[in-house]
Amino acid sequence: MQIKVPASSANLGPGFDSIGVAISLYLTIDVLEETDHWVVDHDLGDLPRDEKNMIVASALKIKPDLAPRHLRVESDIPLAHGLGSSSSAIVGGIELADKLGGMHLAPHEKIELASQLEGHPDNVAPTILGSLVVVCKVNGHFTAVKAPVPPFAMIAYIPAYNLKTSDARAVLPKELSFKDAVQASAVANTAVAALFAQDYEKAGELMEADLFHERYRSKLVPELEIIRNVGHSHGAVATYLSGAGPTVMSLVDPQHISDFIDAVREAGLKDEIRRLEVAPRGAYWL
Ligand SMILES: Nc1ncnc2c1ncn2[C@@H]1O[C@H](COP(=O)(O)OP(=O)(O)O)[C@@H](O)[C@H]1O
Ligand SMILES: N[C@@H](CCOP(=O)(O)O)C(=O)O
Repeated sequence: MQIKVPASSANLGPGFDSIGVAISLYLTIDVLEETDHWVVDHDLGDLPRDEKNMIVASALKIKPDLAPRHLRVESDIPLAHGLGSSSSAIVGGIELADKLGGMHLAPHEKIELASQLEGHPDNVAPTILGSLVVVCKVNGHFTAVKAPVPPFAMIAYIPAYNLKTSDARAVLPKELSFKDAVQASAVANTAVAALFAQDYEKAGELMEADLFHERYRSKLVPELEIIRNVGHSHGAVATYLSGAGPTVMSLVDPQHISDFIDAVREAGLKDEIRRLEVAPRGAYWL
């Protein structure tokens, strides 16, 4: 048995903590034989190989009596790079608990559990549902709505350095004034309306007008402004900080991909560039 869990790219500009898109990088968990203690084989550096591994720890938080297994984990999601690796690990754990523990969780229950573990729903909701998702918590319950999939390539510029989500959240202000919060919400609301109307010219402009987080984080990720400027003259509809960064994501018209990538290189940015797509399907079993 195998679980495939997509990565995710959160925020899309002003959708801080409330919009995310599943993308075509995968965490793969092979569920092998029952054992007397949890064993996680992987090639992901220092991550734990026992029940402290985030996948297993997440499963045990929601199903403490789950029988131990041997797992083999592979992942092409870079860790601590703003592509939701922790959310994918948590969702993988929930899938384990759900199937092996016979829990029969509905998707909205998985979103609630995963959001409690992750602390925000914008990565876990698309990782569970697939595609582009807008999500919020009201009266203790999460409501998630799928949006149309934008018809663009997702071009990820993945800087070599790590940026832990907790560190990138630490630079955010504790409070926004009422006036600033109203303006930031107005931008976000109109961006969401444009995404649902599939008016990508307006959506792109508003995705680059975030007032919640990017202005505080851009000093941690100087590549954001450089790539955004390149995108304006080389076929990007929008460029935003993917999750907490440092990955910078650009939505690029398929016919301009080579031109865009060449221009990013000419701007002196030498780290990895991946051509990704929206993953239409959330976590699933094979
Ligand atoms: N496949 C995995 N197995 C176990 N733990 C993981 C896995 N992927 C990510 N993690 C955990 O999540 C952390 C990264 O989370 P975070 O800083 O939120 O960055 P990201 O943007 O990648 O989610 C890693 O340092 C590790 O502790
Ligand atoms: N809304 C969160 C999203 C964090 O995503 P990650 O992929 O960096 O974990 C934030 O911006 O802090």
